[in-house]
Amino acid sequence: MTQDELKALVGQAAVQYVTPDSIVGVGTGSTVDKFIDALAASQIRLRGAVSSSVRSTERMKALGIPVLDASEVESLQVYIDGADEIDHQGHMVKGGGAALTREKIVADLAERFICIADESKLVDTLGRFPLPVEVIPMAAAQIARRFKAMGAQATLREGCVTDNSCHILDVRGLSITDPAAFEAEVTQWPGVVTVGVFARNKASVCLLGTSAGVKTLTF
Ligand SMILES: O=C(CO)[C@H](O)[C@H](O)COP(=O)(O)O
Repeated sequence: MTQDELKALVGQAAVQYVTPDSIVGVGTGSTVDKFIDALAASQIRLRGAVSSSVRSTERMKALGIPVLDASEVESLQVYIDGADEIDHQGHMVKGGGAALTREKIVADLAERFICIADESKLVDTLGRFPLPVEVIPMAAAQIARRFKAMGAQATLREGCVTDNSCHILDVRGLSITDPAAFEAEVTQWPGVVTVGVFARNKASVCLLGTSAGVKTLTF
């Protein structure tokens, strides 16, 4: 199966986690696009969806899925999103699509994070994928120096302005052996808006697309 077919498989599988008449949290990316398409095709009646990006909002609206603002919602049963990496404990690296801040905000509203990913995303240790960090533009150089002091290399993502009018640093050369401690440390650096390690908001379930079908990992 191609990677695209594996994404479609897990996008479809995630629909079973959506309860009729509920409000669902929806992430961002090519795997989530497959989920949105499958959700629209399922004809499940929803109170609405809370979206993590302009991209997902536009796709859902075009397919007739009502979109609610995060501030209108106190809690969500589930948040469904992809990942750039996921480890065997459910910690993730996210933000390849630059939507990490809103993704973490919506994930934080949810009781359960359902991660949908193809098998190439499963890793033993986070850090192979360049770690996205959303930053206030005037702090980018100082934050890059802090990563350099850790032995890593941060580069500004060319031409990328986030939905929050901020910039993204992509950080190479990390081996994140303690995701919770790493997230807590980097989050408090001045000028960091969001670090793309999701440890506090880690996955509860991962639907992993494999050539043998969908494998369900629970954490
Ligand atoms: O974090 C994300 C966007 O900010 C995505 O979930 C992540 O990049 C995976 O994307 P895709 O499903 O296209 O592989």
